[in-house]
Amino acid sequence: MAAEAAGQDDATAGPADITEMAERLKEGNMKADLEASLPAGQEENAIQCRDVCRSYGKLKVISNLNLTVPQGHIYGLLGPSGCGKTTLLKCIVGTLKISRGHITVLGKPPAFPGHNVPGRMVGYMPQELALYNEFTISDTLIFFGRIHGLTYKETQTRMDFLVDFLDLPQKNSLVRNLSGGQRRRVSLGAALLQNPELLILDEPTVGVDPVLRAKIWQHLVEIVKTGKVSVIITTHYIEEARQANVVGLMRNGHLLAEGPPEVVMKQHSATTLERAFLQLCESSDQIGSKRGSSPQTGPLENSQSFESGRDETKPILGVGSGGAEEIPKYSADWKVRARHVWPKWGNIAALMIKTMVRMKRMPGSLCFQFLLPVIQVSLICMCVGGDPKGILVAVVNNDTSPSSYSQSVLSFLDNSSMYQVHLPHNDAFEGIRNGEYWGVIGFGKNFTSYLTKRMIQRQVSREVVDGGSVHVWLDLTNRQIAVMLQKKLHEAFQAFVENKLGSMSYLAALPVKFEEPIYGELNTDFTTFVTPGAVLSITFYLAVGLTALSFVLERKEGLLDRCWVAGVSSLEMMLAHLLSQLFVISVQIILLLLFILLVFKNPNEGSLVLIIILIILQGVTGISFGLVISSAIDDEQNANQAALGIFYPNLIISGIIWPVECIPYPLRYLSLALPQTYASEALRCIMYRGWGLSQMMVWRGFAVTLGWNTFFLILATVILKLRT
Ligand SMILES: Nc1ncnc2c1ncn2[C@@H]1O[C@H](COP(=O)(O)OP(=O)(O)OP(=O)(O)O)[C@@H](O)[C@H]1O
Repeated sequence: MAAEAAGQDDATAGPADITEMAERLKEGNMKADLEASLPAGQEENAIQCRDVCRSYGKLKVISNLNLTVPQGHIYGLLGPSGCGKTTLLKCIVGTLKISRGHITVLGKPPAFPGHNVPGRMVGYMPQELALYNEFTISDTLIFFGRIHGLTYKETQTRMDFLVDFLDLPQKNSLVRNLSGGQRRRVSLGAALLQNPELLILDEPTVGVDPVLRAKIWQHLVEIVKTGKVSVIITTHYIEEARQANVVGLMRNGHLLAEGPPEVVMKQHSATTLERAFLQLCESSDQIGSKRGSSPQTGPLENSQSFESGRDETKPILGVGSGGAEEIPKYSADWKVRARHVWPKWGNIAALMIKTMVRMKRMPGSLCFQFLLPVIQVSLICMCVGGDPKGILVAVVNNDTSPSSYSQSVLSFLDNSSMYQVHLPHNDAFEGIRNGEYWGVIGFGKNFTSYLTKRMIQRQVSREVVDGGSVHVWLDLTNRQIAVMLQKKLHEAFQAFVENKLGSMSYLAALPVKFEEPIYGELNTDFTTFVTPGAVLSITFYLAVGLTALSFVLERKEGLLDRCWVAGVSSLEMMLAHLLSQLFVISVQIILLLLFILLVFKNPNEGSLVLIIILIILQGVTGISFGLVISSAIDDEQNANQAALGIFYPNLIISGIIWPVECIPYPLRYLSLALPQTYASEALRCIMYRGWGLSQMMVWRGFAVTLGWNTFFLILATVILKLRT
């Protein structure tokens, strides 16, 4: 009864009265519990939060919060949904930065250089399941074992224990085939795997049956008994937290009370923790409404005193307090800092193996990834840049002379491209107006004789020149078809001149002569121009597609946070993604080149090594750009939009489908700065001119690509670091 009375009195006492309260609790045999909960010194506290504040934009989620998790204790963090528990845990593990205040975890601030937090000292189970669905239970534990630096044997021993203890299904069961509760247990297993000194568990018992819940709590109680392990755990089952050594009751971003569960209950004459918590909430609401502010926002907006004069941001029992303690200064020398940022190859290897295992589990998707560029480039080679086929052309031939030249000219026309329909004048023109024909080819009735006259007479009249010409009327609404018709007619006439006019042929030839080209072929087509740029842009965009969602999905599923807390740095994540995607794009590029060079017989005069390096570098640019999107954007839809949004503008102004020389200034300056403009030009120069790196147009393409790679990778690492 005395203890009860003491508790009631202390409902209005400030945290500074804690020692006095402990004295009074002695009579109720509570002192041992409370003393065990008191912070005897900084090094004896596993976690210490002082005046911690954290906001999401304008929403203040944690306000001047003080919390202490003593070493070797279980701390039950309780509170209604949305009160800021998960946010606080994220601040403690260092995945969220605090706006104000001070946190130490196992003696130092989280993410302090050389301190193993994040790292193997902490076992973190986020609220999300944070598991790879394509993994088996065994893959999952082996992956986290690798990151924590456990040997294979150590991982196997722990795995056997955890499978048995957590009542998990067969080790080779796929995570995606497990029930919600089973997945949660696997997630808990991953947090317990390396026997960490500090366990941070965000609702580990949700969806777990009561028997197993009791078993989990029993395990936690046992491991803290050694005094070396501390636990902070959130739960919605308030009553199960009675097994904790200390509970913190949180509401609206600050602690209403902190102390041993029995003390909290006694203080409120409650028989259950839930009842005590309700009473605390009610009194907090009453005070809030007396002050004329809403219970939700009041405590956060006004961190001044309750009616009793107590600072409401301090817990009622107040195991820890803010103001009086001196905050130590932490510093690390540059060598430790340098070692801290230097990537660990073990982590990179673990992440790469993870990606490979996931790929292996999705063979269909992997094959599709390998074949997609080949399919795309094949479609381009087959469908873009070739000559139109089966174009209908009306022919009006009034040249009736025997062995007429008009028939000869027509016989040289390419029949696969043009289909000739012989018609009278009026029908032909009606047909072209109705859209039935793309052109009308007309010969006058004296075509043969006038053409002969043009060749043999020194001076001929305009009428003879006109009558000895082939007349063509075109539908120019489709430029490509019109250009093809013009080209085919010129070729047919040239062939006619060379083959039918014998020694007089030079007289009828056009006075413009195209000699053997210096580079390329006389009959080069548009496909030849478009292929190098298309190869680069396909490689770039597939790489963007492969990576743009990688961090977005992993962040959403809590995997990014979990890996980060396990000690993986942003740089290591970035490098691991880059290296594993490099494998995919290397296979894609090999298949792509095989098809272009061997199947579609695209000309190549240059070094295959340079071609491969340039395409791989473009792939790396795509991966790096994808990583920027992935680091900066939180949801799939926006990430997809960002990736798709730049697709067309980049394709159009990079000079891939139409020469960059057609782009007006000042847009051309932008075009030249883009990753693919100079690179496409460099690839064309290598393939069609056989140039090497000594030529400016070639090395410039490599330099710009490398510049973009570096920029994107640094940007992605910085964004990821700022956001974790
Ligand atoms: N990324 C975010 N951006 C903006 N607001 C957020 C974000 N994450 C959480 N919040 C808001 O912060 C508040 C606290 O959220 P938090 O997840 O910390 O609560 P919680 O106590 O863990 O809730 P629960 O018990 O339901 O998990 C909520 O109002 C939530 O809407």
